[in-house]
Amino acid sequence: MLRVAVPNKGSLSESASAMLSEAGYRQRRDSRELVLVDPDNDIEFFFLRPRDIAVYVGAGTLDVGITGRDLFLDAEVDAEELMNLGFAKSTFRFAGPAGDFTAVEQLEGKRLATSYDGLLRNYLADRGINASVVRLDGAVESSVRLGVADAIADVVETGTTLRAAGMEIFGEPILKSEAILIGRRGESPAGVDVLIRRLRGVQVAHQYVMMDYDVRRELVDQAAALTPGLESPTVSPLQDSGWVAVRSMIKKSDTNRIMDELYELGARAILVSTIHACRI
Ligand SMILES: Nc1ncnc2c1ncn2[C@@H]1O[C@H](COP(=O)(O)OP(=O)(O)OP(=O)(O)O)[C@@H](O)[C@H]1O
Ligand SMILES: O=P(O)(O)OC[C@H]1O[C@H](OP(=O)(O)OP(=O)(O)O)[C@H](O)[C@@H]1O
Ligand SMILES: [Mg+2]
Repeated sequence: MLRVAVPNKGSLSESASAMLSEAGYRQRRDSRELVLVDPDNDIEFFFLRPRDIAVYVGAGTLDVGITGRDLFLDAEVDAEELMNLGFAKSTFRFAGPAGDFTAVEQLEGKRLATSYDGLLRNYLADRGINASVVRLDGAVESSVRLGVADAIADVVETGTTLRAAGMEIFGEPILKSEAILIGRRGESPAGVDVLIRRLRGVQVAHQYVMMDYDVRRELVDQAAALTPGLESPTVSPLQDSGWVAVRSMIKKSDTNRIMDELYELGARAILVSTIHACRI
């Protein structure tokens, strides 16, 4: 059985379980369940703290796991990123009291609070900056006001928490993070390929829609250029031989622009439908 680590709490947990359910795997009903076997899919899920998942995969006791890229790099384990999962997107960056800092070099000799000390120490070492690192579990934004640090390095999504604490970001982002699937370096245990293909299918079903329309036969090349699809659009004859029906997958975010352009070109009966599931 493939042994998969899934976040049991925090920002990653709900989306990770939702994605696995949509990919056709059993997921737990009760948040106190620690292990769940899905015999139909020959897979076993272990619900663990997001920060610990890289440790289990790195040690080789679990095959793959879902975690954040920031947590994975912070853990400094021997494992590799297998795919991006597209949720829990955030940046990891420096922030300080409004007006205090403009550049990373000003951190020399300062005290920096963070929950990601491994990640931060590596970043500072790479740039030759000497600063003391204060490791905190959370609510890092309060550390400067409470006098244990001069600046922080923390997860920023909307910036709301920073603003509320009277802090401002400075310097380039240290890291762009999102949820990822990790696995042991250079190994591909049985079932991993299927898991990855299923998760890709979920992503594509979210990102793409199916578009159908009718267009005059002489305009089909121009229309197909607007809707090239993944391989090539399906073109089918209609009863009226002057027209054809075209079917193609398009990016969901392009839907309205493409409908407008097709309509201008003379396409009619333009229909858009969601994709329930797919394998690409
Ligand atoms: N506001 C947020 N937006 C997007 N991603 C976030 C946010 N907060 C944390 N994350 C991401 O979630 C992961 C951390 O999950 P974790 O469960 O350890 O912390 P958490 O969500 O802050 O939960 P808690 O603080 O309750 O332990 C990291 O990958 C981090 O980048
Ligand atoms: O930019 P924002 O949209 O405000 O989101 C970022 C905040 O969200 C997370 O905090 P969380 O609520 O998990 O609390 P924590 O700091 O105790 O982990 C993260 O640690 C930041 O503090
Ligand atoms: Mg948090």
